[in-house]
Amino acid sequence: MAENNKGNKKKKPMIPSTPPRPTMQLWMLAVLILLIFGLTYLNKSSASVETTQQDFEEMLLSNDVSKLTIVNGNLVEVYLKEEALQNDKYKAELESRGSFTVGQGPQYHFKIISAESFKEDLEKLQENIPKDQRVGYTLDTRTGFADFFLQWGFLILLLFGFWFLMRRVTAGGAGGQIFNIGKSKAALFDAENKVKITFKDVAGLEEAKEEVQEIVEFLKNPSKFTILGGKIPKGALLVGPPGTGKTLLAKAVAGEADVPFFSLSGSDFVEMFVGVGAARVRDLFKQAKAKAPCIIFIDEIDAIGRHRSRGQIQGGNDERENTLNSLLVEMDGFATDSGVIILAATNRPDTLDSALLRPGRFDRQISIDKPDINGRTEIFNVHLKPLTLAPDVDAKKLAAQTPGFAGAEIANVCNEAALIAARRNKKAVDQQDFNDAVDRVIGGLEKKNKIISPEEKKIVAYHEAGHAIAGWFLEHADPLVKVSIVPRGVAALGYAQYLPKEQFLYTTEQLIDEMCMALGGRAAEEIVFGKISTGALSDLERITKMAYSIVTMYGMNSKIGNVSFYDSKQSDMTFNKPYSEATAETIDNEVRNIIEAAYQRTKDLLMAKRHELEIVSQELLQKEILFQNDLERLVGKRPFDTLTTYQAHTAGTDRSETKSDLEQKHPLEHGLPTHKEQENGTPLTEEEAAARQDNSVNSRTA
Ligand SMILES: Nc1ncnc2c1ncn2[C@@H]1O[C@H](COP(=O)(O)OP(=O)(O)OP(=O)(O)O)[C@@H](O)[C@H]1O
Ligand SMILES: [Zn+2]
Repeated sequence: MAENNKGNKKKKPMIPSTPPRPTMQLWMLAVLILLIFGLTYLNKSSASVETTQQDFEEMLLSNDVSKLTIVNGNLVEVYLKEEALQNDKYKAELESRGSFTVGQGPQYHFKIISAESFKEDLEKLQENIPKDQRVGYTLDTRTGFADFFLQWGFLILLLFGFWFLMRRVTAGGAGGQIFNIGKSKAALFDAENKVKITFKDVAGLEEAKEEVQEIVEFLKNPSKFTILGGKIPKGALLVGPPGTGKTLLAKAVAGEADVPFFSLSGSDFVEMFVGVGAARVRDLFKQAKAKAPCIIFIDEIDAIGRHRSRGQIQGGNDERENTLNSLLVEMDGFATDSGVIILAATNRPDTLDSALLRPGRFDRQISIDKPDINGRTEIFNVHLKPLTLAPDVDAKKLAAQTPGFAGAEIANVCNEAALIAARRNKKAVDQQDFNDAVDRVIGGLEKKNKIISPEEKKIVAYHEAGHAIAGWFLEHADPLVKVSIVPRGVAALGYAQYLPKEQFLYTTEQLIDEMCMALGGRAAEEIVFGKISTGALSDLERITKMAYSIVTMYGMNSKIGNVSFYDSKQSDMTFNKPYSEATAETIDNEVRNIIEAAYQRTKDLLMAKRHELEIVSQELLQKEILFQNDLERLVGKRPFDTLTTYQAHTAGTDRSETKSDLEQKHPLEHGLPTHKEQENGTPLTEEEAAARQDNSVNSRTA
C-alpha cells in the first residue's frame, strides 16, 4: 500500500520551471542545423564550375580573367571580367551548370598541386604582359565541411557521450535534465491545480487535526498572529507508521487554509552530484517564498535528515550532510512571518539529526498512530462513500475485520472490493466482496510480515493486560495512561503507556515494583496459556539491565555491598571488569535471584488478580485501546493513586526475536522525548543522557 502510494506521488504535476524533457528534440535540432550549415558551405565552394588548368590558361590568354584566389594552396578560383561574362562562350556553359549568372562569386575553379608551382606557371604565362596589366591573385585559407568535422566532430561526439551519461545517471528524476539538475523536484499544487482535500477527508486523527488547526489559522491570516507577537512554528514533524495519513493530513492543512502546497520526498534532494541537493533546497525555498503563504511538505525526511556523523573517520555521506545543512540554513534564514510552513513526515524520528528538532525548526512533533477500531470505522466511512454498496455492508463490521490496518490499507480494501464486485458483474459492492478484498490485502501484508493472527492478538492482549494489572496493583509502579494492542511499527505488537513520576532518587522497592510491572506481560502469558512467547524480549532486556544496575551500580545488593562498579567515564562496563571471577559469579547469581524473585512476586500477584486480568484482556481484545478510566471502570480505583502530570512512557510487546527487532527500539521510545536523568543539579547533555540511559535504572522507557 505504502508502495502504491509512492508510485502515485511520483505522478504529480511538475513545477513549470521544469518542462517535460525537451532536451532530446533540442539536440536533434542542433545537429540538423549544423548539418545544413555544413552542406551549404560545401555547396558554396563548389558553386563555381570545375574546369582544367588548360582551359584556364586559355581564359587568361583571352584576357577574360579579372582575378584569382588560391585557396588552401590546392585550389584556384577564377573570377571572370564583367564583359567576358556577357560572352556566349561562358554564359551558356555557366547557365547550363546552374551556376551564378553574373557577378560576385568565382565562376570557375580547378585543382592545383602546389601554390608555388602554380605561381611560377602564372608568371611564365604572363611574361609578355606589362606588369600593371597582369592578373593578380590572393591567398586564402578556408575550412571545408570535412576539415571542420575532423576538427570538431571528435569534440561533438565527446559532448554527446557525456550527455548520454548524464541522462543515465539522472534517469528517473524529472526527465534527468542537465540544466534543471539543481532545481527542486517538488510537485506544486496552486491556483490552477488546487489541493481539494480538507479535514473532512481525513478520518479520525482528531488530536493531530487539533494540533495543525493553529497552522491553518495562521496560514489563513498571517498578520493576525504576527501583530500580537505570537510565535508560529516554522515546521512540524508528522510522526507515524506508513500509510497512516501523514501526507493526507499535510494536504488537508493546505486545502483548509487554501494555500499552495509543495510536495516532495526527502530522497528527491539527493543526487550523486555534489552540491545538487543543496541547490535544490535553495531553489525550493526560493519558489516557496514567492508563493507564500504556503506549505512545503517533505515526505520521508529521514532520507536527508539522518544524524550527521560526528567526526567519524569515514565521514559518512558528505553530500547528504550538505543537503541537510542547507535545509537547516534555509529554515533558520526565513522569518516566521514569511508565511512558509514546513511539514515533514517520518516514521523513524529517532534517526533524525537533533539539529532538525531544535526550536525554530521542526520543534513540534505530531504523532499519527495506526487507527483503533473506531478510527478504522471512520476511515471506512470516508472510503465507502463513493462506492455503491449493498445493504449488508457495515463499516463497523469491516473495522472489526481489519485489526492493525492503516488508512492506506483500508483505502486499498475499499478499492479492491469495488474491483472484485465489478469483475463479478454486480450492481453493488457487498460484504462478500469486502471479505475477499480483506483477504487479498491481508495476503499482501502477510508477505511483508505485517499482520498478526487472531491467536497472536490474544497473546498480545493478555500480555499487555498483564502489564496493566501488575502496574495497577503495585504501589510504586507508575500510573497507567493507556494500554493498546494496535500494532505500532514493525516490532511492537502492543504497548502500555505510563506516567513516570518526576523523581531522581529511587528506592529499592520502587525499582523492584518497576521490574515486576515489566515482567507482568510474561507472567500473564505463563498463567493464561501455560507457555511463554518471545514477545517479552524488550521487557526482559529492560529488567536485566535494571537488575544489573541494582547490583553493580547502586550498591543495593547485600551480598555485593555498597560497591559501585560504575565508571562515569566509561559507558561500556563489560570490558575491563574491576572485580574478581568470584565476584562476577556472585553478581550473576544475585541478578538472577532478583529477577526470579520479582517474577515469582508478579506471578503471585496476577494469580490473585486472575479475574481482573481476564476482564481487562477481553475488553482489550474488543476495544484495542483502554485508558485509565476504562481500567477504573473494569477493576476499580487504583489503591494508591496519586495524580501525576508527567510525561508518558511505555512497555511493549515485541513480535519475535529477530535481528531487526533486537536492533529496533520500541516505537514510543523514540516517539516521545525521554526522561532525562539529573545528578547534583547539573543537567546532562543530550549525549550524556543517552549514554547514561543505557546503563541506568532510571531509564524511563520499557
Ligand atoms: N485518516 C485517514 N482518513 C482517510 N483516508 C486515509 C487516512 N489515512 C490514510 N488514508 C488513505 O491512505 C492513503 C495514503 O495515506 P498517506 O499517503 O497520507 O499516508 P502516509 O502516512 O503519508 O504514508 P507514507 O509514510 O507511506 O507516505 C490516503 O491517500 C488515503 O486514501
Ligand atoms: Zn511487555
